[in-house]
Amino acid sequence: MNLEDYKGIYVFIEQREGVIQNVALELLGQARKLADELNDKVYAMLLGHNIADQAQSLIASGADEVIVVDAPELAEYTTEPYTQAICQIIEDRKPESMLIGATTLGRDLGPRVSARAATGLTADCTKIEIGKKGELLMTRPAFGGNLMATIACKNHRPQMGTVRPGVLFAMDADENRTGEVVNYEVKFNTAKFKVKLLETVKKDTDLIDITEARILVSGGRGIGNEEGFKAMDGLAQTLEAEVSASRAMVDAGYIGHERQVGQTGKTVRPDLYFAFGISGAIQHVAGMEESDLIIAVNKDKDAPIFQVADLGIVGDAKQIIKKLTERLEK
Ligand SMILES: Cc1cc2nc3c(=O)[nH]c(=O)nc-3n(C[C@H](O)[C@H](O)[C@H](O)COP(=O)(O)OP(=O)(O)OC[C@H]3O[C@@H](n4cnc5c(N)ncnc54)[C@H](O)[C@@H]3O)c2cc1C
Repeated sequence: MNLEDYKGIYVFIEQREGVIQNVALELLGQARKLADELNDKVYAMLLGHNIADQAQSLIASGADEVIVVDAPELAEYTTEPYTQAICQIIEDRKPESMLIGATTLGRDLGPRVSARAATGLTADCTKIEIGKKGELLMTRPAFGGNLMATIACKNHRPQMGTVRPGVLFAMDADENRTGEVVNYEVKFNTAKFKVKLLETVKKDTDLIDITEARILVSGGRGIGNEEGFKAMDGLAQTLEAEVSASRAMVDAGYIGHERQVGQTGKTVRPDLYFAFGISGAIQHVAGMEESDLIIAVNKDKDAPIFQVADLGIVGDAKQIIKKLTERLEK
């Protein structure tokens, strides 16, 4: 492998039912910054069926070139067709780096592509930077979040990473940006398609994505019990917000893991984050400190959550939730 032959930062654009997912725009935003640092280009790989009309929006969000692979085989995500398409792009175009969202889909696709392309993959990154030699430095929590490991892919290309949704920033779309849209044809080896998608069933939990919520009402051990969560639900409904929680409440079985905020949960960045009865452990704060406005309620005035809060209220969370809901309803 001659590393000099490999150029460009390629971003896998995840779309579901034709809707481009936020994580793809976050990856594009970061790829743009890295490419500017390296004096290189950003390539968006848009795979699907009847999705070409989305290409221009990707240029506005940072891509220099959009590689559109439009094929009926790609209408719904299954591993093999998507892997074949990306591996052909790798073989043909020789990307230096490739970023994929660490979503359910990306966590399936990334490893398969990297194995087939005989390169490495750093999974579930929380930070992507450029090293002294222009190499990609990919940082991810290791050993259950007790250690941050920075990993480089020295001898193989592309340097691949899956990145957690919500940790990088999309750039403000600039409609004046110009770029190229290229239609790319893939020759599928259908003999290798071993899985046929018969039906897609949506689970309720799939509909909840706390990373997309503009307002989050989050509860911790200080909320106490189910009654506390019911009160939080009421406040959330008044505010048209989503409910989320600390790991303590997830572990206690009050709420599902899909609503956990923090290092081993989701990284969120809402406009407004309420932390009710959450102490502010480092593993929790890591998942919410980038929120625009943080309002924390805790009965302990020395609770660490107040160090990241914009507004801190020392008091009983349950009483404050009740009063706040009543006042907002009025
Ligand atoms: C490897 C690892 C990964 C982890 N990942 C995560 C993660 O992703 N997310 C996460 O959240 N945690 C995570 N944790 C756990 C984390 O360290 C904390 O244990 C957890 O966040 C504590 O949850 P809590 O704040 O709800 O509870 P506590 O720390 O018990 O805090 C409860 C708070 O409520 C306050 N309180 C009590 N009663 C009231 C009341 N009536 N009104 C107002 N305030 C009240 C108390 O003063 C206290 O500050 C992880 C830990 C490890 C080791």
